[in-house]
Amino acid sequence: MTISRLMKIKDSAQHAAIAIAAALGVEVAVIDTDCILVATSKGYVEGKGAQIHRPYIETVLKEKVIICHNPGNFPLCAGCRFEGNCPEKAEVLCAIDMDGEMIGVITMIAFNNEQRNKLLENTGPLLEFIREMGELLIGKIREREAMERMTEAHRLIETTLDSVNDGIITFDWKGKVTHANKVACRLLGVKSASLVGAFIDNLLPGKNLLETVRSGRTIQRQEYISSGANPVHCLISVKPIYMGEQVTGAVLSLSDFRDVRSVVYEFAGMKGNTTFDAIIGASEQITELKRQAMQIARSDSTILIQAESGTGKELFARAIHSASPRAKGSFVAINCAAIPETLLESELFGYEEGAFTGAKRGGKPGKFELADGGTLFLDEIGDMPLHLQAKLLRVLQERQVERVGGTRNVSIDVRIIAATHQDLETKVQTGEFRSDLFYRLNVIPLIIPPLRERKSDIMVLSKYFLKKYNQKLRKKIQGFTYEAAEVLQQYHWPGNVRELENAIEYAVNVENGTHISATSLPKRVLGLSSKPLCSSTPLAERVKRYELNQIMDALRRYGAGVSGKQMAARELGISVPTLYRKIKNLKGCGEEFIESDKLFSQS
Ligand SMILES: Nc1ncnc2c1ncn2[C@@H]1O[C@H](COP(=O)(O)OP(=O)(O)OP(=O)(O)O)[C@@H](O)[C@H]1O
Repeated sequence: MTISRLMKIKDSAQHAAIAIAAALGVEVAVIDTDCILVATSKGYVEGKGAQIHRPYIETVLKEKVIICHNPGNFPLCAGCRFEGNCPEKAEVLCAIDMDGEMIGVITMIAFNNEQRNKLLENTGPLLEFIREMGELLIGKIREREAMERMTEAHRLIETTLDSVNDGIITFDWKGKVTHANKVACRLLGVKSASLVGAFIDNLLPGKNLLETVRSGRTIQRQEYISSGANPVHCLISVKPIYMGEQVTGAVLSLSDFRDVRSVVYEFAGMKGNTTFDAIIGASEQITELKRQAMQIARSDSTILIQAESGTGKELFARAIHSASPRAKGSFVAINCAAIPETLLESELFGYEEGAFTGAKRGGKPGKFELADGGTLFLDEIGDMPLHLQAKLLRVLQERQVERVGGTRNVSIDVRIIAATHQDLETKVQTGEFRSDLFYRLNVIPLIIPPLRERKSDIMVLSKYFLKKYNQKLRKKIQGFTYEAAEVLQQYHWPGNVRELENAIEYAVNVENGTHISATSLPKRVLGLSSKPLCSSTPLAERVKRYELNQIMDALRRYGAGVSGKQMAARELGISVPTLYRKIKNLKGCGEEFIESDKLFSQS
């Protein structure tokens, strides 16, 4: 049952009842709409007790005023325990009207003749008096209800502020913090008690927040970094609070930089969602590699993936990230070979405002910072210049980055997966790659074999890509002809899976039949022009083509220059002149392809 409005101000009503009784010399009672006695003068309870005759009060609430000259024999007394025998001599009752709503009754009672005379001779002025007292009680109710509303609003604001993901701090005209929610305390690494009353420019030094606010300016999502015992990395916004024209304080909001980044990445689709299922292959090598990668995903150790281009280094890195405890963090990739040397440093480590001509206002975080809490994929690490290798090593050791042109260090928590198609050990020997960095990166080595060394994956991947491009190009090609499959398996795939995917995409585009035929494959793959292998191809020609493939493969790997040919000849176990002769002889059976192949024309 809800408590009545009059009952909520019971104490005030009691004071009023005693005061009226003393002033008027009659007994007084205040009764609420539930017919419960809220307050009385002493003589009332002594004379009548606390029980109220409900129909009597309900009638007063309807009629507003009732004057009773003969209590006990009054029509409304029917059913009362005092019916026909009431201790009262007279009673005047008046409803309390609060904005048209009757909230209770004030009654004046005479228990003796003296009181009766007073009551009945001065009914008009007495009624006026208790109406005034009623107004007084209404004032008290309004005051209490306003207080309740304020408390509720305050609680609502506080609960709202504590339930938002951002930190919220309010401060006054003098820069004194007046309120701080829980997130703000967490982000600044301080207890709520020590935040309230603190000076805002001491809490977030270097931003002149008070001056900004006093001049009526706002700050919109500016990065704030502070190092030290309590490193803070937030995005801050500040808005002045106005009272008329006057700024009276401000609201400061702080967003955790990691959360901001995480949201951006999620919406930009940069969250790692590549699983190991995306790595297609049935060969023993790839199956074992996936098992190994799944296992190492769980740790935080640095991984170095060494493999030829297009073998799936990035795919593996993404799958490892997604299967790691950092999956909720971001996966940030940077190709060290694709970025000009002059830009690579700032791309990796970020820069401060004014670090160089053209530097963005407010500076820019680097890939290390962007990958904080997640994984940084350093692709083509072998192409990183030596001076940056030194800086990278320092960052990996100290787990802190200093932006270009900056003086502060930002702590970072990043897992590194580096990748290269080069032989880093050889580069270490030739002094092109720092040995200390190599050992720091090569904690867990992963070597993905080239596609030609896992031939059983070729058709598995081909079928997978056929399905993919059938869907994309709305085609219904059912498979590969025997001939096409043989060509695909014989080709040496220098561009690995990437090249295979492109070849299948090409074939799906040009094929008009139910199966991909050899002639629909790119010429490069088809190799021996318009005469693909088939069951009727004579053995001699098959041998010739096999020899050509072996020679081309060696030349592609070593290069078609003089030294490349020398190394290829050594590997093939033939002399250089024999190699030249074979190339010349073989030209006859693969003219079209050989002419289009730059490797051969370079000799
Ligand atoms: N095992 C695989 N299953 C499915 N797709 C693969 C596989 N390996 C590679 N790919 C696909 O081949 C393409 C190249 O892969 P990725 O970029 O991961 O190779 P990479 O070794 O990092 O290449 P690069 O060294 O040139 O950067 C991508 O489209 C990738 O999805």
